[in-house]
Amino acid sequence: MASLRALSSTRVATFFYRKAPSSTQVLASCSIWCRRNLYGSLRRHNSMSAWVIDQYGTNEVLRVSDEIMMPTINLASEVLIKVEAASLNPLDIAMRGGYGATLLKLRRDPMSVMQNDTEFPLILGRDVSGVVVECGSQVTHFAPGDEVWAAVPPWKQGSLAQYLTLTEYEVSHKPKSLSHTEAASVPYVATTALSALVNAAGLCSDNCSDKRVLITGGSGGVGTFSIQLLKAWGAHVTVTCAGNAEGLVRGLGADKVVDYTAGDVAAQLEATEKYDVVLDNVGGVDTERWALGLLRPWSGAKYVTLVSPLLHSTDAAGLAEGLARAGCSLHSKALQNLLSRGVFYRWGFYAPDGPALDEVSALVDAGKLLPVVQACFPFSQVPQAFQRVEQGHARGKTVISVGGQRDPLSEQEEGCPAEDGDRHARAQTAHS
Ligand SMILES: NC(=O)C1=CN([C@@H]2O[C@H](COP(=O)(O)OP(=O)(O)OC[C@H]3O[C@@H](n4cnc5c(N)ncnc54)[C@H](OP(=O)(O)O)[C@@H]3O)[C@@H](O)[C@H]2O)C=CC1
Repeated sequence: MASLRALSSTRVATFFYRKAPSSTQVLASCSIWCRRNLYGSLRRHNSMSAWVIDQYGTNEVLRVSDEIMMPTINLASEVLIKVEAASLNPLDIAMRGGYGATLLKLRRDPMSVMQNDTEFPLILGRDVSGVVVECGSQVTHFAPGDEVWAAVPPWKQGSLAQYLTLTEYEVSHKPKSLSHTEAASVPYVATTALSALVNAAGLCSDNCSDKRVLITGGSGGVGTFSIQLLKAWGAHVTVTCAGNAEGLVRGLGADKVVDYTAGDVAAQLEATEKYDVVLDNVGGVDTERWALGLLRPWSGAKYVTLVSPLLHSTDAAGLAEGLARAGCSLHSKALQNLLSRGVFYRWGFYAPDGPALDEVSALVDAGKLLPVVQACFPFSQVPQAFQRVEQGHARGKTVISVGGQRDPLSEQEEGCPAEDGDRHARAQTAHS
């Protein structure tokens, strides 16, 4: 009864926002009513399918279950999303092994952690493309039936499940031109790239036309997105990647490509003009050293690395000491680089940002950004998808079709889209 009451109050709220309905809206309302009522019957069962882990470890800890508690809307600003597709990031592999557990525990929903005194069963998966099925009373931008995409914060239950809840701020309307499986390849890398390029490096669509940007590790998820975004903003983009990824990154718009497997990458880059921004997706002491040396000195140039020691540090040394160590390391490097050559040293992090995804959505629908899907797995093969990502050598993203499984709400099965060859071909054609 409690859940039916919750459904009714949301339905009333949604109804009063509507004006005189058109025939399309009437049809949409019918569809929403069906979803709601079918959803109500599902909620009575109170459980859903999800891939979970009950302890940290290797791929063996992944387990699929039909008995995972359905998420519910606990805040007025939350939306409940039916997941159609998810994707994997290197972070999922790391989190499966316990990476970040110390710091992430702090930000997890205190209610759910207190109930079990543990983060388990933990659902991984940081990207979602799906359909809104229920909205909290203060949600204004979304309604049941809306197709949405989002990057799921690592401190929340993930998208390798039939349903999840997010706040309205974290969610955005999915680009109309993409299927769910294509859309699921974008949000986490997009919000990470935007956070790094905009917040840490100070770039935006209005100030890039005279900027030279170097992207290390340009063939992966963040790299393939960043190349396209920076080209859409008018920057000159140089990319480091393996020789066999050159066609891909050039197809996405890279102006210059350096093959790091063909000799000393720093020596190859030293012959080029200096850079205003380096986005480092590779990390490591060596890369950091030569990349900083390629920045235009005394010009406010910025080095932003996505590979920071913060979470490793708190995992290894505990919260207080780990944060202190990481903070000291960041401040000493930042100071040293500022004083010795006038360049800024920064760490970039993913940040939840639905409004930023709205802008990405517009660029996608304008044909300026393409999803780069390397492989697509059905929901039943999540462990194989983890293996695929764990092997490395990503060329874009590995996606999981969640809606393709049998679901009480839908008899439809969505197939996986084209595999790497086709997707790369599409990316290259569109940008050539
Ligand atoms: N701080 C944060 O909040 C976030 C951090 N990250 C981190 O950023 C990094 C990039 O993420 P993502 O793009 O998703 O990772 P991917 O695994 O998708 O891509 C990494 C790419 O780098 C290439 N690569 C590996 N070594 C080198 C090298 N020495 N020089 C040039 N290219 C290389 C790989 O291909 P190949 O090996 O074939 O060359 C692969 O294409 C990861 O370390 C990730 O953990 C990502 C998101 C958020």
